[in-house]
Amino acid sequence: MNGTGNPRSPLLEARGVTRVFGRGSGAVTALKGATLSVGQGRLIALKGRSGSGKTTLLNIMAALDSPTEGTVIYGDRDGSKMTDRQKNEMRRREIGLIFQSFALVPYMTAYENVDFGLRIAGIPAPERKKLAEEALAFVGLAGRMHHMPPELSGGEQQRTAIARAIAHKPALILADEPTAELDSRMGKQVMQVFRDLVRSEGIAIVMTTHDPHIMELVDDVYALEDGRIGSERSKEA
Ligand SMILES: Nc1ncnc2c1ncn2[C@@H]1O[C@H](COP(=O)(O)OP(=O)(O)OP(=O)(O)O)[C@@H](O)[C@H]1O
Repeated sequence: MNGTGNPRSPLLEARGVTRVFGRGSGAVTALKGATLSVGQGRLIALKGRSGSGKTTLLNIMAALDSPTEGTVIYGDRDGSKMTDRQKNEMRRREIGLIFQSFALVPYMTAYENVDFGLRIAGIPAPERKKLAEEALAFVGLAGRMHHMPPELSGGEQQRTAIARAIAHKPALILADEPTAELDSRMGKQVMQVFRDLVRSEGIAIVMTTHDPHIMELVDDVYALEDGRIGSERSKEA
């Protein structure tokens, strides 16, 4: 997603994204012309009540789902013109995904979980050890990396999932309610890691959240209301 190489051009732009699930009288319009621009090194929160379309938009930005109308532009590539194979490749190499439920493999250590993510991203074995150790050190888990997820706290598990999402050095992280399962102290630890990532690595992060305290800690807040992006607050770039 290095796009045109111009740091001022957005990393990703959702343009007029509409998503309708189902047909006829049972059809549900989850998004109605949602437009959003994601710049390099921005930490963005998407808020909105349950059912407002946050997860649908995140899935479409991750190219896991396609818009019914509109498109997503990745750097200089138009998502609507990419094949499934190109989209899969882009997701594996350029995007890191983080889920509310951490989604770690329970019988692999933190290190093995991160290594597994690198294998999926197609990183050759000789490079994986250094990248996995760097990512785990970045999230503050250098001393805990050989523990299994059930031996780690919720915050440590989510930081392992973040290490897995960043180890291949993606340009963009998409996180669906990454702090929802955590108490406020652990949620703050995760947000501190996110802040460090945007500041020192220039990664862009889009996260969904319901938590007003989290909204204070991000650069931009967008509100989804009935499938449209209704309001926003931005700090100076
Ligand atoms: N695969 C699907 N098939 C049918 N309807 C769907 C599907 N996925 C989502 N929807 C509907 O689209 C709307 C938006 O759902 P979405 O999950 O994006 O909301 P959300 O804002 O993420 O909600 P929450 O905060 O509860 O996670 C909802 O009405 C939902 O029921």
